[in-house]
Amino acid sequence: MNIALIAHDRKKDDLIQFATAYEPIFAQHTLYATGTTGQRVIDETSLQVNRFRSGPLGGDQQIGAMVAQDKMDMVIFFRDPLTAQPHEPDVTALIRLCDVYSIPLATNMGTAEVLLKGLEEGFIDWRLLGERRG
Ligand SMILES: O=C(CO)COP(=O)(O)O
Repeated sequence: MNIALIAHDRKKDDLIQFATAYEPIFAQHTLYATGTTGQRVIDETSLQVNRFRSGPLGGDQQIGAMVAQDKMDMVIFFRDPLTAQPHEPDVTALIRLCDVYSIPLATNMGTAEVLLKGLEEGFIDWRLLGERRG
């Protein structure tokens, strides 16, 4: 599965904690991330991550493009609901695309835990059915 990891600045520590806790599961998948988040995951875990641009510089849009191309299977996006983001339209656009394409999306750690447990149990293996990717 292709999984995106994204966190706003005040949620990055939470994401690192989460990635560390679920490292054995994440290690079985292909990870993508926005720039700064991805660098922190690389530096602070043993996971390999494909990094896009930083969020404010277009990283959310790059991940959104993968969603639109049916190349992203899960998005874990720890949003900061208490801080205004200069690229709020990009954030909204990514979340919208996940809804357009029914991509499992977690915007907080509680939901992310459920998604990871579902991933482990094979609940989203349906994503691998049929012809897709290219
Ligand atoms: O801003 C972000 C998501 O909207 C995250 O970007 P960074 O991972 O580059 O900080």
